[in-house]
Parts: sequence; structure tokens; C-alpha cells
Amino acid sequence: MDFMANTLLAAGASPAMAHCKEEVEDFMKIASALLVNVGTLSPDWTEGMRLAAEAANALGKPWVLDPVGAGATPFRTKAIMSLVNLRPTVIRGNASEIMAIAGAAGETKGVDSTAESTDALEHAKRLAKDLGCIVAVSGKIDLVTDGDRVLKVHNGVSLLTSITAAGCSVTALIAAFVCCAPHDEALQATAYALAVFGAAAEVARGIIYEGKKLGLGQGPGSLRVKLLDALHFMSDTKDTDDPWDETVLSRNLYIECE
Ligand SMILES: Nc1ncnc2c1ncn2[C@@H]1O[C@H](COP(=O)(O)OP(=O)(O)O)[C@@H](O)[C@H]1O
Ligand SMILES: Cc1ncsc1CCOP(=O)(O)O
Ligand SMILES: [Mg+2]
Repeated sequence: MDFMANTLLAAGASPAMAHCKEEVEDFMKIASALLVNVGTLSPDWTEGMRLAAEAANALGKPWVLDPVGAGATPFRTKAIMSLVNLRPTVIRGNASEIMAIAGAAGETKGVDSTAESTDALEHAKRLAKDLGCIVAVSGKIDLVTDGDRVLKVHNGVSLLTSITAAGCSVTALIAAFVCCAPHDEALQATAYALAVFGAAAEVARGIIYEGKKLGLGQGPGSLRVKLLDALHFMSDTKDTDDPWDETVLSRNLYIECE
């Protein structure tokens, strides 16, 4: 939750974390979008998530589901499937999670993926078509589909898999991007969120690498911090004298249409 909220703040959004079933509907009245992340699930939170999703639907506001750990336990999978049936605007998961939601039996080791994003593409397309939503499968290459079109996002660094909540945070960013985009451009907004997050990670890793050359060897902990810095400077480009601007803005967003 900490890293998700900080990612959103760094990108210029205004997060509010809430799970309590007594207040989620009121929060939805003031929110522009909803992110439902089932990370640390409990029966009470499950009820709060359902009420929040129903409120978003009733208000016509976009909502995004992160099916953390789908397939890991029957309790979790059942809770996730009830949320899926409420028809999120976007579902973003890793390959194992998307395959579990699509009913494709696979090995699971919890919240991390045991498969490549490309293994889940056909499942993601079918899921998107059946639900009428956008499905994003993250991994080395992120795949985003509405069932017909497929966008492939090539940004990102493998060190992201060594920090917890990287996936959660990119899903949060998707919610922020989707609510700023026209209703029929959720596919593109999702791909852009993944590309921007990946590009920020590339910048962060570059800075860590420079530090290493100077004898300041750094790993995942530094990536987490520098990633927030990179996102912040990417969103605040007004100060053109800032040396970060050049570094950050020199990153390309690699989005390929299939
Ligand atoms: N091997 C990789 N190379 C580059 N980027 C990656 C790699 N694996 C994951 N990512 C990026 O890390 C972020 C989190 O994705 P992922 O690890 O699939 O999610 P989760 O944390 O939910 O399992 C995404 O932005 C994704 O593009
Ligand atoms: C480790 C862990 N356990 C329950 S939720 C969670 C975080 C998962 O985050 P991500 O899917 O972004 O790695
Ligand atoms: Mg995840």
C-alpha cells in the first residue's frame, strides 16, 4: 500500500487507501477511479471491495482489478472471480494470475508468476472478449488487449521483480491513466501507464548503475527509491533547468501494435 500510494503521488495523482465497507461507497463519490487490489485479503476487505466496485459501476467510474495471487488458494481465487464478474474496466495481472482467472490450470507459487506473459496472451484475449474489458499481462513484455487488438510494451527492467508491489503499483498507475483518458481509450491508457512505469524503472536502474561504477553498489532497495524520483521528475517537467529532465525525457516509450 505504501509503494502504491507513493507511486501515484509521484506521478501526480491523489490516492486515498480505504477498505472499510462502511466508507468505500462514499469514497467512490469523490474518487475519479477505483483500484481494487486483493493483496492481503480478508473476509471484511472482500466485502469492502465488492461494495466499492458496485459503487464505481453505479457511478459509471472506471475501476481496475489487480488479482494478486489468483490461483494460489481457493479462498483467494473465489474472491477474485466474484470481482471479475463485476466487470472491471481493466484487469492487470502477471501471467500466472491471468491464466488462473481464465481457468487455465497452471503451477502457482503465490503472488509471483511462474509463466511468461506470452504464455497467457490467448487466455487474456478470450477473457477480455468475454468480459468486454481490457486485460493486461505484465512481464518482460507487457501485453494489453481488448480481445481483438494487442499492444506490446517493451519498457521495464528485470530488477522490478525483486521489489514487492511493482505490479501492484503499475496497476495503480493504470487506474490513474484510465480515468484521465476518454472512455473508449482504456486500451491505450493502460499501455501508456505500463510504458511510463517501465521507462521510469529504466531511468532508475541507470542511476543505480552509475552509482555502482562509483563504488556505491546498489540493488532493489535503491530501485524502489529512484523509481519514485524518476516518476516525479517525469510528471513535473516544468523545471527545464533540472538535470533530471534530460535523463528522464530521453527515455523512449516502446509500445508496439500487433
Ligand atoms: N523480466 C522483466 N523485464 C523487464 N520488466 C519486467 C520484467 N518482469 C516484470 N517487469 C515489469 O515489472 C512490473 C511488474 O510486473 P510483474 O512482475 O509481472 O507483476 P507482479 O509484481 O504482479 O508479478 C511491470 O511494469 C513489468 O513490465
Ligand atoms: C508479497 C505480497 N503478499 C501479499 S500481497 C503482496 C504484494 C504483491 O505485489 P506484486 O504483485 O506487485 O509483486
Ligand atoms: Mg502482482
